[in-house]
Amino acid sequence: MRSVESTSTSTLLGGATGTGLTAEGLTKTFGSTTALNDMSATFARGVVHGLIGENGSGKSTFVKLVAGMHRADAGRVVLDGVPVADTSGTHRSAARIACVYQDGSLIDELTVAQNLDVIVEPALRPSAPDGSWHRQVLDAARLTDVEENTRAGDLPNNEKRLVEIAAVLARRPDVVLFDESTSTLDERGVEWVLARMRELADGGACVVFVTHRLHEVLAITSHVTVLRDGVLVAEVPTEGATTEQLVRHMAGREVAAFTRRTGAAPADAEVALRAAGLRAARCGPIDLTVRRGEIVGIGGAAGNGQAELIRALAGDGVDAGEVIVDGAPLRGAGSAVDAGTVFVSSDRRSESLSSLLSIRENYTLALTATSGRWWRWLRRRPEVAEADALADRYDLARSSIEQPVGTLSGGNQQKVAIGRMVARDPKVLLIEEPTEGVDVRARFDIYRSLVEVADRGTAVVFTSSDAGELRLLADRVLVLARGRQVAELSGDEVTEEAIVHAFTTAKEQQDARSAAAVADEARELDEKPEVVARRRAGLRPRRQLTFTPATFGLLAVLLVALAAYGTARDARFGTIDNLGSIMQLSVPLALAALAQLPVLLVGEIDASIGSMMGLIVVLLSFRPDGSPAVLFVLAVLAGAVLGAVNALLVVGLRITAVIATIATLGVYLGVARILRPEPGGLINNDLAVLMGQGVAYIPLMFLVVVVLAIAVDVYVNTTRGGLRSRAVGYSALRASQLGVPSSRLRAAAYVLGGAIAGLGAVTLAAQTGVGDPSSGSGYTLLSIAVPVIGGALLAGGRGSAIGCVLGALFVAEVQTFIPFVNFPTGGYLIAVGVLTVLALIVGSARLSAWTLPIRNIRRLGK
Ligand SMILES: Nc1ncnc2c1ncn2[C@@H]1O[C@H](COP(=O)(O)OP(=O)(O)OP(=O)(O)O)[C@@H](O)[C@H]1O
Repeated sequence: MRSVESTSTSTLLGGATGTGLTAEGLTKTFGSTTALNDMSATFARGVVHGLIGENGSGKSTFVKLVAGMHRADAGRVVLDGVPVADTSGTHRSAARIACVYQDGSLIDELTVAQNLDVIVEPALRPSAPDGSWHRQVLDAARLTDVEENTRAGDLPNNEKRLVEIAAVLARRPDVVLFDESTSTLDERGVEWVLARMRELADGGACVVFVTHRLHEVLAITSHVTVLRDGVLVAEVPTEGATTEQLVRHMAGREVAAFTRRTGAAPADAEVALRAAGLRAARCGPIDLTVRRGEIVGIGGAAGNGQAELIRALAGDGVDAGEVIVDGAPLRGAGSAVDAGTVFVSSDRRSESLSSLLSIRENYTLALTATSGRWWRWLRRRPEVAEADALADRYDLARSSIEQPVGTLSGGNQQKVAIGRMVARDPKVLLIEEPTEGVDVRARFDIYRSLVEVADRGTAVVFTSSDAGELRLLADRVLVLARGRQVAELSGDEVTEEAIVHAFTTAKEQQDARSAAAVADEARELDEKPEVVARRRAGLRPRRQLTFTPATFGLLAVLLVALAAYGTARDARFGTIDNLGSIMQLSVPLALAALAQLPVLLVGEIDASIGSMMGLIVVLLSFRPDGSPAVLFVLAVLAGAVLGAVNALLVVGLRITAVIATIATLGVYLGVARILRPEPGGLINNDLAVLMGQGVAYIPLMFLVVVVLAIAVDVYVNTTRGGLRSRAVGYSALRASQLGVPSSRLRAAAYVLGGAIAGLGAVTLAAQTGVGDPSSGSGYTLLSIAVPVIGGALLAGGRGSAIGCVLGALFVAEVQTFIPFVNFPTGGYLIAVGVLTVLALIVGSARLSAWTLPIRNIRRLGK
């Protein structure tokens, strides 16, 4: 079997020549912030370059300019003398420019294999005799325990990062930028990534390594480029350089080192936090006692239950045992906040901060969350002063205190996340990876503030993959291996060697024990040891569908139950003729829903589908003659043009989808009313005749719709294009980072939706018979409700065309049922509303993810 590593190396060795990557006068501003100022530098081939600088100095901006995620205000990026086109994904793919971004790019909702499918172009995939190239890529990154069908979001952070790096390497990149790629990894992971960097460089690639871990810079790079406030301030050869020199270049002055605190909390201090027999996924049972003023670190090889343990201490995901804060047992994450516990997650983008709120609002939210009444006015002046003081305390690189937190650099976001919680003086402070992505100076500031808060009596517990950090900061260190505590070190015992030794020896012993157990089980069951090992790791293959089968089941039951009930009430309801007319009625509805589906899949909503259909019906009423085929083509083309208008507004002009399409809803309706102020004109009768045709009582158009729906579902679930569209729906930003042309796919969804709406308009026109401008009005709500009833998620990424057809059938059935039982006709709209809500509840298999923003606020307090 050919290994991925050897493939990439040999190709590079054969191919790459040239001067490398050059930045020529690159400048990028964001409002009043100059993130990068006239940067000119060359990153030659064949060596690893370090790019360092304090938080907010412009490193990620440079990476994003090279990757095409930002457009430069001035200057250009040149590769081997050839300019790299601004924001052109294709050009970058062709030049094999790849990035591993600071905050990760994998789409959590997709499986590992699906993420690999999105990232690695078919032509670059390693050829595996049994077709298991995913396995090959994972094994090359020593990720033998990671199952291809696991949701990426279910992987521990370090494994997620390694999967991403393995995928990027599998693309055999010629230029690779690693932005803080080792910050979530333990020694073993770091060692693997650094070795790959060296291999890539040896093969002639251009490798740029952006990091705050200066010892890694000194270990792997041959040249270091230093940025300060967006300006290139130094380019130095690594040989002979020291950490102190690099820090001086970065800060522009001497930086006082942090020294470990000596007087730890007295042994008789009050107990603030106690865990007894605590179990959570992948960890436990753990017993732990932390006293007031104590700083306890949790270490071990990454992904050994540290993240689960710290969350369990915050009352999240506890399977068994109890956590007691100040003598009172916790009941869930909400009660932890009430008890004075605060938790800072390492996932700052979606968990620890409110990205759209300003720096000031993020601070105020944390500081006032547990005090005062909700009707109290915010007192602006003290609020600003407090926020300014906190920002200064951590030397936050910002344009103003009103800057949205999401636009701060990664490390500065971390400073806000920790600073605001430290300022609350909590009883217990739980922090996951406190200095991930933070520069040396800020790292020391964060250490000092944690020591200060501990000195004031807070019990601090933190996880860290960095043994050096555990040594510097913790009074006591618990080392975990496979979720169990394997060592407890305190005082002078806390050294990097002791920590690493504790988890490596424990792991070796456990590996030996579990390898023997796996071999025994495999022998007994006659299975491959790898299969047994993965099963024992609790990793079960899970197939990702674009719909929830439960929704289909519910719809099928409702369809049959209503048919049975209707027939029992009135035998005419169950006649073949009536069932045929229900199918007939469902056709325009199903097409309206199918028109919405592509837009929903990419995570947006088109509110104009109904009025688009109404306008096309009116247009058709001006052509009462001619061949139906021509009318079909014209309607589809008209729909595509109207869809393109929506695409222009939403994608081209970046207007929020709902707002843009509500505007076009009005415009399309207005144009239809101008063309036909009153219903009038005749629809070509041949269309009605065509609609009336059927095969064995099933209307012909209904069959066409079913075939179309099957084709759409097959496309969405089995092709790369379908997968890429769903990736955009889950996160357009991450999809772009993976190299997916998000904007193009979003635009295509609107155009395709318009074309399908055109088709729906023809069937609607055939049913109405006249050019009625309001004929499409009823479809505005239904075009959104029916896909949801059929299992689509408004959040994007999921939905089924067959579900749309089933949903439309059910809505048409309800609509037909109402007159049979003499209910008011509006009753069916109420039924549709109730069903939509029901479908949303059933369909949201990951309901917990939806409540995440609410849980974040709860973490801060009620
Ligand atoms: N989209 C944006 N909108 C506004 N300001 C931005 C945006 N992106 C970056 N900035 C600002 O540009 C500056 C440089 O940010 P950048 O992310 O490049 O820094 P960095 O050196 O990568 O920092 P870190 O080490 O913390 O990741 C920062 O002041 C940041 O606030």
